[in-house]
Amino acid sequence: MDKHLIQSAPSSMYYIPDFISAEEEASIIDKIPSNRWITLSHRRLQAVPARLTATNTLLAATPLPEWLLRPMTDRFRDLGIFEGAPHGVNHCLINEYLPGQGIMPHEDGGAYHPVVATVSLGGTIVLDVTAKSPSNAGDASLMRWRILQEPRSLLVTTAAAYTETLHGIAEVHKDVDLRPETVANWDLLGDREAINAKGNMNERTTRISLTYRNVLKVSSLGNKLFGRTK
Ligand SMILES: O=C(O)CCC(=O)C(=O)O
Ligand SMILES: [Fe+2]
Repeated sequence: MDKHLIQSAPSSMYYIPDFISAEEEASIIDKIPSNRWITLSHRRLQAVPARLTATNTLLAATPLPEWLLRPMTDRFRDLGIFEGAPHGVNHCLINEYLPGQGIMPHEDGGAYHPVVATVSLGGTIVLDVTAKSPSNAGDASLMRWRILQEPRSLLVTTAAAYTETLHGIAEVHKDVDLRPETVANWDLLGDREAINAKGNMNERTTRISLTYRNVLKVSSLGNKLFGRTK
């Protein structure tokens, strides 16, 4: 994993371009159920296998479907990404963003083991990462990072990057001023030429993200019915 480390980002983010093939990408997009979207004001979302309860518990009646697991989880295992996660990958949020849509800065929080693996499908987007607490350096550039997420890429956020930063996506139609000095993972990108060719700009198209996680509190429905706790 070391060669995928984003050097200038907060210590523990990894970027891998072309993590899946174009065929795999198309096949996954094809299998996302069209009738399970939850429409929010600025994006739509599916929680698989289910949304968490008010106490951040996953009532895991069913495992993640094969089309979401393959080929991702074998590759996660090869890279050791969810090593140490008590339940392995047991949850995936699917987000869809149209041009002009985004997500407010937030942290994913304590419901999950502090590792998120994000596979991007469709369009390219900039993820804005900001430090939660001001650093004493007082230099804003040390507290904000822009991560360009290309289609078919994997972004892994762990450890301090997970616990000490917020992440969000601006509601814009174009991501501008994309260059080595402003994009933290510039050297790791799969296709810098595509950005250069458009004048250091990315025109948003529909992007879908698959964010794989390990929910820490799991209660199987069967156990609940029979009054056993886990
Ligand atoms: O779409 C993304 O890359 C980020 C999604 C996200 O932050 C979330 O679902 O918590
Ligand atoms: Fe998030």
